[in-house]
Amino acid sequence: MERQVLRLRQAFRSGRSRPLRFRLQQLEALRRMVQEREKEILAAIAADLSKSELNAYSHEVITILGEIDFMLGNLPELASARPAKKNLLTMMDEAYVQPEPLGVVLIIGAWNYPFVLTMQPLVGAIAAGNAAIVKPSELSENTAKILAELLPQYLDQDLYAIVNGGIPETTELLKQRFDHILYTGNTAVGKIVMEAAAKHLTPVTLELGGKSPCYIDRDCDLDVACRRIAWGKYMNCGQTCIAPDYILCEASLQNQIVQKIKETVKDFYGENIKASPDYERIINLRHFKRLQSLLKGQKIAFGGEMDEATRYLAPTILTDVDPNSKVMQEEIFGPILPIVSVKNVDEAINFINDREKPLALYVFSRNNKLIKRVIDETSSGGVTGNDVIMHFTVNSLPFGGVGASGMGAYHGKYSFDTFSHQRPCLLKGLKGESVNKLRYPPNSESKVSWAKFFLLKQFNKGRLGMLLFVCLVAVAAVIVKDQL
Ligand SMILES: NC(=O)c1ccc[n+]([C@@H]2O[C@H](COP(=O)([O-])OP(=O)(O)OC[C@H]3O[C@@H](n4cnc5c(N)ncnc54)[C@H](O)[C@@H]3O)[C@@H](O)[C@H]2O)c1
Ligand SMILES: CCCCCCCCCCCCCCCC=O
Repeated sequence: MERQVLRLRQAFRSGRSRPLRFRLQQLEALRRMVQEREKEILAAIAADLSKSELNAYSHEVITILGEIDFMLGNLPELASARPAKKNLLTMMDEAYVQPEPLGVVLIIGAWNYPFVLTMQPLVGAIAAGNAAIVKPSELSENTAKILAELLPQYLDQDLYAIVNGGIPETTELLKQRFDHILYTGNTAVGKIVMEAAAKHLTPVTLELGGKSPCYIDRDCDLDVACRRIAWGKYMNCGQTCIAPDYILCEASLQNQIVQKIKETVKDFYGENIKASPDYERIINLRHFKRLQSLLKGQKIAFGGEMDEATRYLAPTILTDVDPNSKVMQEEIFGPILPIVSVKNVDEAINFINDREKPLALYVFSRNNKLIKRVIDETSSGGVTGNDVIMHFTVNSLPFGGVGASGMGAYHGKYSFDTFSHQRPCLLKGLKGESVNKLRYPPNSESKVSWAKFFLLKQFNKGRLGMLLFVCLVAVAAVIVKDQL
């Protein structure tokens, strides 16, 4: 591992990853990889997640192509120096912020969207001019394998590397010094990553998870709300970081919600859900059994069917759920949708605020003021009003968590900024030394007064008069000079 990181650091030190032309060329090569090897990529994702290739495309590949296109179109602007506002003391100088690459970055991906969660950060790392190591999840082994096979064929092998493996390999990697780590995964491992990074003072972006609440107001189009919730909840068999984890609503709405979600599931997946190419499976037996245990003692209003051999778990709804039950104590990350009753929006807000800050928050209502109130009185990584998941698809919105659901953000320009150092630059000339006497010792009341004037724009009449006089003299001198 050490040798691998050293090799990338030497390649970064060569400066090869910094020129804009090089970065664009690497991003174009990555786009070519996605297009030319689409079938193999889709097959790998499909095998990992028991997913149709159509869903693999719309859930993952399309996002990466969109991200690359964004960077190809915006990188010249993102990477350019940004002029900065000056003060009176530096009025004659050049002040700007120069984005610069951090160095060698580490990207650790998760299994549930194995292509997006490794390639989307990589796009940002390349765009910002870094070298990068990508460590895909060992649970999505087919995607991990195809990435290790394809990336070296398209990208600069000295600057971008794939390291495959599980906990031992990742633990070894985390002993190395990186200039930024973007980790995607569960909160417990997020703490391990942060602890390892702290040893090198390495900044981290932690893309974690949590229980994303979905409040349904009584003033709402339940048909639309339930259709959208069902889509986001049961996509990828519920294994989505920002899936609506549970519903909060008044008890009187519960039965309608169950019925409408039931109808939607039939629309989406047909009578025989198990045979639907659009309904995925649970990633492994460990998660299957974990989800099975969440059903114990619960009132199953819909679904609940399961087949351990194929790790099939039907779209499931639980009603009258006790907030203290197991299913409400951990991120579900599966196709189980508990409904918890609250008396009103006040109680819903308190319910949300009594728990860890979630990665996403969803509110369904015809009353926009109510939606804004819930947003104003709660906190979450992100929000979608009257829908679910879709804020993830808008790359002008930073995607990330807050509190236990994560720190930092990426997507679009936010990926570029995450993998850049915003370097402040002030370039002065060697003339005008007389003004500098104001900051040189010995200090004095007068110098402090001038400093207040120049830096705090605190005018006193005497200073202002003197300044105006000096300006008038300068103007007069120019006029006289012109007349001669
Ligand atoms: N915020 C996001 O963008 C996002 C996206 C996807 C998933 N998630 C969250 O991730 C979680 C699901 O992912 P997961 O954790 O099951 O994925 P996972 O098991 O794939 O683990 C994630 C990564 O951490 C590594 N890892 C696991 N245990 C480790 C250890 N002890 N030491 C070092 N590295 C270790 C794995 O090798 C993998 O690369 C959920 O909480 C979900 O909400 C968040
Ligand atoms: C024609 C409309 C197509 C809309 C496609 C929407 C795709 C949503 C993809 C969601 C991916 C979510 C990944 C979240 C990462 C955490 O698990």
